[in-house]
Amino acid sequence: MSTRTSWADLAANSAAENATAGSSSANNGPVGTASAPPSRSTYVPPHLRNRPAVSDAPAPAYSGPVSNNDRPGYGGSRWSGGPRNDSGRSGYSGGGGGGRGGWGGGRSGGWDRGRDREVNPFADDDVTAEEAFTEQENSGINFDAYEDIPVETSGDNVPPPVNTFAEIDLGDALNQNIRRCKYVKPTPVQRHAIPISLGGRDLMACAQTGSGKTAAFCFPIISGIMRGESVQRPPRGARTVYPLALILSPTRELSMQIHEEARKFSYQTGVKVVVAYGGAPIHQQLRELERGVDILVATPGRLVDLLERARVSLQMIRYLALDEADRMLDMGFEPQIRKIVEQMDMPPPGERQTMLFSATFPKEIQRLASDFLANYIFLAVGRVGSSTDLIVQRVEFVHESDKRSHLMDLLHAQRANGTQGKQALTLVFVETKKGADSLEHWLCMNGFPATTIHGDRTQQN
Ligand SMILES: Nc1ncnc2c1ncn2[C@@H]1O[C@H](COP(=O)(O)OP(=O)(O)OP(=O)(O)O)[C@@H](O)[C@H]1O
Repeated sequence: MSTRTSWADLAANSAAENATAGSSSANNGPVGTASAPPSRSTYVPPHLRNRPAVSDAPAPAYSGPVSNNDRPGYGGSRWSGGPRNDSGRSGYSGGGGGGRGGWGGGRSGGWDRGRDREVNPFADDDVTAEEAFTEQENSGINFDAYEDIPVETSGDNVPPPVNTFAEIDLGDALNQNIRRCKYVKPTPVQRHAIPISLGGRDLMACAQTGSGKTAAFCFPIISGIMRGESVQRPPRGARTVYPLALILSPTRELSMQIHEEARKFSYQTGVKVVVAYGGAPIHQQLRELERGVDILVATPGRLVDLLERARVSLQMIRYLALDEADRMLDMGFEPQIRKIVEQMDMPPPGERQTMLFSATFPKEIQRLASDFLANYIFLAVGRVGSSTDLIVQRVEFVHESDKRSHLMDLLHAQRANGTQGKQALTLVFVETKKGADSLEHWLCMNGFPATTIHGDRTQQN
């Protein structure tokens, strides 16, 4: 069965074909329980977003029941709308600001591991939850453009999309964090994906980068963990941890970004998020894991390492999300991904809930979908595999020696045109660190303040 949104007729394109392809292989049996690019005029780069004029007032401390830290295993009762408080894992003693939970003196960064206290990830933000509703502009998302984005869904009994977050029962704590994030209304992928996942269905979603995928898979996971029955985690080894959700992503940067967002979404919910990625010492990550983990965000290579060391078990996984799956395959991660999902101790499709996100839907991803998902719903937001209509791409050939003067012409033209009084931002990719430093200096000298970001430093002028 295929349903179309009223304006999806615009999409007489590959999305429709792919949607059909997705549904044709969607018959693997029952499941268990549970783009629009930034607006040019409103875009604020991540490092400048939400800079404080005034610090966000601390959220009221959780006044629900006190944490129940008996472990191993969960000891709490079914979630009843407040933050979950059954910690139940080795070293984990947070719990929604109740009991020992609390504020970490305005530091950002999730849990203050040393004292097992949760620190406020919104500490650097400048707007209170109430003000957030008037601050749509800060989101960096052009919601007007969404009206033109084609959406396709296919599969059995597709839950209807929602138009507001209020229509979804995500729980008070998560709703509060959505307000703190200044999300006023859901993006198209969120409108469709969240009800599907909350309905306990597996999901294959094609959506472009920047479409709000992170919240689309994090909200149902966090909400599901908060509502979930207490789980008894088996005593495999004192140092083995048993996450309930796994989010796989291709790169260290994306994993860090997802972790950062997920920590905000799960603030004061008692749900703990830990990240593990390659290219960084493993010992620090092991220490973080030992303090307990509900949601593990990981790159495939590092996770295989952790599994082989028996420091992580996937036995208790209830939610699996794969972000940018096509990119993971392009990077050669298929063997690691298959090992993680199919050859370790993770519950099979149908016993866990799986969400597979990809910008494109080639044969390899279709195979992953039919191997990893059960009775899934296919969702395509935007034209699958295409670039967005809101970005004009132009290739210009210039002589090596003319590059800088050409760049200067472009910058002057941009300053002169179409910025409507707002500061226009330009991203310039440079081959080497030295070249980046030199270009930054040259741009500043020519009246264009620049910031250089590279491996050795991040500097703002
Ligand atoms: N409903 C919303 N309202 C306002 N802003 C939002 C909303 N959803 C997401 N955003 C913001 O939009 C930006 C892009 O979202 P996000 O990073 O989740 O996209 P993505 O599709 O996961 O992109 P990527 O592929 O880069 O991870 C982020 O800054 C996020 O905080």
